[in-house]
Amino acid sequence: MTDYFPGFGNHVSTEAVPGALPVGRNSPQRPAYGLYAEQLSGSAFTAPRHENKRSWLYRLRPTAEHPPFVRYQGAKNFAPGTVREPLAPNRLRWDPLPAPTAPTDLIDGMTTMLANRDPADLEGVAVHVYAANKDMTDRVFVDADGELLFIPQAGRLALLTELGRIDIAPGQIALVPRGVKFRALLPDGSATGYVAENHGALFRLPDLGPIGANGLANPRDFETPAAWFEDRDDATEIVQKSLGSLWTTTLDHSPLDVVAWHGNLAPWRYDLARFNTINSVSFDHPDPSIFTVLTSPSDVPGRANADFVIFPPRWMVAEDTFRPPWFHRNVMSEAMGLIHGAYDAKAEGFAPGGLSLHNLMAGHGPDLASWEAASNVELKPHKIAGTMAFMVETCWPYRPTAYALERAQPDYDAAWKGFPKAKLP
Ligand SMILES: O=C(O)Cc1cc(O)ccc1O
Ligand SMILES: [Fe+2]
Repeated sequence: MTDYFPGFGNHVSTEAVPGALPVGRNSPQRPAYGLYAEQLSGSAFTAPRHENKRSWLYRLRPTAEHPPFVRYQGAKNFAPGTVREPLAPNRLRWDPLPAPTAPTDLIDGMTTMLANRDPADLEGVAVHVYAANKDMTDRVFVDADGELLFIPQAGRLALLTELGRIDIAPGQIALVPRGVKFRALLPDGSATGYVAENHGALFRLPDLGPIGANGLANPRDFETPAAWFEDRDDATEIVQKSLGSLWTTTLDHSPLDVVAWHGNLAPWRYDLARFNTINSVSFDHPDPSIFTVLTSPSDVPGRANADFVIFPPRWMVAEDTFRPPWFHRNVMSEAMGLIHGAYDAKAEGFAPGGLSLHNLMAGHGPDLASWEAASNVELKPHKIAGTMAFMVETCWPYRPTAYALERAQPDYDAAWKGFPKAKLP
């Protein structure tokens, strides 16, 4: 049996039980085996064809059959809303979160650090970090507010979704579409990582322009799981994020009961090692857009609601060039994380599992030590190896949560202290 189908955004047909998938129609009068047909939309019905995303699910019971939701009382750090007081235009950075001491699954292990807009705007992005040490066994999570991009930092994740099972390890990413239920297992017993929650236009591959038909993240390297389901008539809690807050209800069965599905709205995984990195072979450090894996466009052409950008291993060969990221002020806002290794613009203080925020117009770039080293190094071909940093860049300035603001490193500004003054002739 196929475990995964290759390709980005393909139309997939898959059934875990032979004969479960209707042939030639979506909603037969009586689907096979008494299954329930259900359409899940990722775009408006009338979206242009190339942006139209939906899947048809054939399940043991309809999603519609559920008791009312009430407020979920756990996961106090997950989606608490951001600080509304005036936000100082300071650069912010965080150490990795402490490991949980009590048994904590992925839902309760989520901490929202940064967010912008309101999920109800259908625009914006939130950056969460997670630290968990317990499988989700008798409950599932579903996000009505957006798609979830998982970026593991330590420990594997098994995402058992309505549309199939996805296994990822650090260095791989996975996307769970808006509205798709899942539970997460931790094959290594614990896991930490990042989640970018995209409230806006669906993540897609960026246009390649003059790069041509191939390069960056190639469509064939994305993998969508085959249908998989569990037939469990045990109490199963659903925790749902909706309009910015968490809600709960309990079913008498697992909703991961989709026996067959077809369509082009589905979870996927991608190995960042497959990214075809393109860099300067002459001079100057290119704009980081050259490292875009996925983009969620806004309504303004070229101005992303969210870009997922990576800083992967690569050769640096540029001549007469300051090779690390330059000093800059950006009208876009930059949240950065580090999966492993060291980031070439920060000699100290940016640890794997950590996070930084350089909001719009914040002056930033290499710290003093990185600047000194790169200004004086002999410019031989040099391989940046053993590292993977990433950025969630957005046109909407981020606001931190109170939890994040209280825990920001107190001395981040010192990273840019002590630059010698230029000497004019
Ligand atoms: O600020 C950062 O470290 C991210 C970044 C990297 C880069 O190579 C160029 C610009 C940029 O914002
Ligand atoms: Fe930057």
